[in-house]
Amino acid sequence: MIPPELPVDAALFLDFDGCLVEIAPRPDAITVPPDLPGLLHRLYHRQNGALALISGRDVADLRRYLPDFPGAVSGSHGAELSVAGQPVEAAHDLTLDVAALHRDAARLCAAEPAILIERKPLGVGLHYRADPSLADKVAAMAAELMARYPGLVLQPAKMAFELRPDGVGKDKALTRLLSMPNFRGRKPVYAGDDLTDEVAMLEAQRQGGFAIKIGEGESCASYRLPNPAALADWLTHAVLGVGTTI
Ligand SMILES: O=P(O)(O)OC[C@H]1O[C@H](O[C@H]2O[C@H](CO)[C@@H](O)[C@H](O)[C@H]2O)[C@H](O)[C@@H](O)[C@@H]1O
Repeated sequence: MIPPELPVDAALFLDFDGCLVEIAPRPDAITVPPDLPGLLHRLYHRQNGALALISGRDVADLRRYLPDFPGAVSGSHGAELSVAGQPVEAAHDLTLDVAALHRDAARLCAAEPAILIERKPLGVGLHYRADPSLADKVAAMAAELMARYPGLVLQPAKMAFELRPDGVGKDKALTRLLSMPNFRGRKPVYAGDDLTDEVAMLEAQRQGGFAIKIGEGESCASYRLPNPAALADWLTHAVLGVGTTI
């Protein structure tokens, strides 16, 4: 079902990969649509500052792609938060030898060059998009790494298994942001495409807002749009229209 118009008094939460940008063969091969930064600026003003990105990527990585993004940024699956251009705040209590984790991941995957290792500041991503037949093998490797590094949990993603800090999540990021000045008292609207987004979609709906699933696949979201271009159209319609309230 197509979502209703974005209410002007909503707090808007947007996922990044597969939602604002199309999925690409590798994490570093994405293309930011040329109109996206301007659209996000206009949305930020329309929603009176109640706009955030909530992504599995880390904040620094997101800022490389969207350097002038004016809203709040939650990264690393909710483990990092950066608001109003302030330095990144940790929303986790993980103690991790991340260099050792990345070395172990490289050793484990050495025999399978098709596996792409994404070195993340609070974990690691093992991507098998280049050879989907490796899915089970990669799942087993990720489970082995998880057993070696307490405090990390397995996060299945699109053609990847990630290890991320335990006890964090996009639902918690959404709730935390909703308690902050720009967002307080607003109904959450969440758009995302992946398994990691489902908890946040559920939370948005539980808190009286709504959620939009981008693309195919099962989802708890009440609304759906087929791809990032359709989401961009829906958002563009919001910034061009007069606007409703929840
Ligand atoms: O929460 P998101 O913003 O959706 O980020 C989730 C993960 O997205 C990235 O991986 C996915 O997108 C890549 C680029 O399109 C694709 O090559 C990969 O197969 C997907 O799993 C990113 O690399 C991860 O760090 C994010 O956690």
